[in-house]
Amino acid sequence: MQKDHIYADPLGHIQDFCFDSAVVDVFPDMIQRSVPGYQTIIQTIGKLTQRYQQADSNFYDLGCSLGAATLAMRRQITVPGCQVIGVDNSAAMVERCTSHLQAFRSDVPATVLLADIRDTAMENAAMVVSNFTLQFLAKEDRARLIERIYQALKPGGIFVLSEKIIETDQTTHELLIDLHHDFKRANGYSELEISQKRTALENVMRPDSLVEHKARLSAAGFQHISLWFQCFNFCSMVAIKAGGRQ
Ligand SMILES: Nc1ncnc2c1ncn2[C@@H]1O[C@H](C[S@+](CC[C@H]([NH3+])C(=O)[O-])CC(=O)[O-])[C@@H](O)[C@H]1O
Ligand SMILES: O=C(O)C(=O)Cc1ccccc1
Repeated sequence: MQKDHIYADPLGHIQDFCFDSAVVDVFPDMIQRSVPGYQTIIQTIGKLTQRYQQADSNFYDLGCSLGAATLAMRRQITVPGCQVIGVDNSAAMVERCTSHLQAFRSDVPATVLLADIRDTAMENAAMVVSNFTLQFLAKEDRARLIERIYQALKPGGIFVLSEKIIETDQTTHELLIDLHHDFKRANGYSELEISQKRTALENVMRPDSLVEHKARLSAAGFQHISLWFQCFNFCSMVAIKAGGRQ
């Protein structure tokens, strides 16, 4: 695995973070060392697939990057007539993801689409995953996407939403950010790497609070909403559409 040194040297001008080929090359290392609980979340997406799979359904991975969640879902599907669809709007990610998926044998078809998740048609879904992707959309586009996910799900279908979050309390907000920075330091990132990446993300990644997420999920129609994981300012939620096996 190639190590992430993208922000190791001082940059005169720090450009907005983007998922280009330099990021693609180091992405598995970057996400592993930057997101507390990433591996647990990917494993749990697999466990949720075992439980929530329904025959003859689609499984969507929105902002699939290199397909970690796509693969986690595909590995666990045992019912007939299913397919996994990964979507990402970074050409570099989609290219690498496609070749990565081909390296694993499976009877379940998986497709990777180069598209914006705001324009991708979704239907007949047993499961939709947005693993740290919604936070990159413009705030005004988020509610419509969540509504479209709700509409695309079958009764009893599940949406897994993982996000970086902000606290509404300023004191604990700063504490959780500090603890995240400690986590990055412990994973070998320098002060310069931490601060330059923070600047690069400022304009492109705008986290919501848990209250905002839950209100949006509820407004879209989800009847069962829970936070199932949180470590510092990173979390994952499940939202289930009523019906089916409920
Ligand atoms: N509008 C958009 N349309 C499509 N893709 C988008 C859009 N905006 C951003 N992306 C894509 O969303 C992904 C976010 S990374 C997801 C990790 C992955 N889920 C994982 O489980 O490893 C999260 C992170 O790096 O913090 C990138 O690949 C973007 O190109
Ligand atoms: O690195 C960070 O501070 C993050 O918030 C997580 C992250 C991980 C990978 C790409 C972009 C953001």
